[in-house]
Amino acid sequence: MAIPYPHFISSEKAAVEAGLLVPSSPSSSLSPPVILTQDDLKKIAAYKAVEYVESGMVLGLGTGSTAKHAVDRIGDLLRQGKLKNIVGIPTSKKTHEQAVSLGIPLSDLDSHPTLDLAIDGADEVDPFLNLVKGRGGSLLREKMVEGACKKFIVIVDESKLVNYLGGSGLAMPVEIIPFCWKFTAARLQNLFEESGCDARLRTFGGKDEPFVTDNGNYIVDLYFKKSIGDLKVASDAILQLAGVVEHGMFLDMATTVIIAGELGITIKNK
Ligand SMILES: O=C(CO)[C@H](O)[C@H](O)COP(=O)(O)O
Repeated sequence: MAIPYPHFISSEKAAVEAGLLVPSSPSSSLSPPVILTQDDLKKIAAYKAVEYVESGMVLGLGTGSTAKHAVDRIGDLLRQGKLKNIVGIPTSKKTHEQAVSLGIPLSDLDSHPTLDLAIDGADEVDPFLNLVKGRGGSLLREKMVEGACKKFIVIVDESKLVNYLGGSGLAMPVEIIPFCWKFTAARLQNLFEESGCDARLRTFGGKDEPFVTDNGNYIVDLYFKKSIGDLKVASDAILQLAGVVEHGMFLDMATTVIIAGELGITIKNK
């Protein structure tokens, strides 16, 4: 997706530091509009979030194509000596590998049960800053790490904004144990029968092989035709099913959401 970017955002520091735009100049109104892709917008949101990082922080490192930009940026700032004494807590094996390759010192929740800040992407953000996460498959570790943070900054491009969770028509992931997964998937589907729920096992690479999470579990993706109603009620109902490990609704967890869009950056605080 390529988006013609309005000119005034060229004064945005995060976009300039991401190497995507040049700073505004008196003659800039004569320049042609810059074309930014969706990935550029993700990068701008990520760079903006990293402005909140301070030396000495214990940081939750998110997973996914947006969070990857934030982790890269933290690695760059450490290398340049602009950040010091950072401890990262990765939310997936993939982010762990990325952070190791960038030389970011890592730890875990056992050693650092309270984090200063986490930065991560999301699949959906509703007007109350509730989220759907886990289309990348890392929802359990993300929920553990991000639930242990004093501040949780979510970074998205504007395509992730929805009127209600499930409203994108895309997957709402639920991590389940592999044992009798069809039984658990059927129970999940029945739970949301009135919302026109379709529960599908996530498979790997378009084949029949189940996708396996970092925790050795499966993921069932729920697709809804209608709203699921009260989110807390839905959350409790899912978690009560034996066989369910965790779901991808992150309710009341984000403290800040940074949205990069066609009109620039919007920051929403809880
Ligand atoms: O929850 C996640 C992974 O489990 C991701 O944060 C979410 O899927 C968004 O990913 P992306 O930034 O690639 O759009």
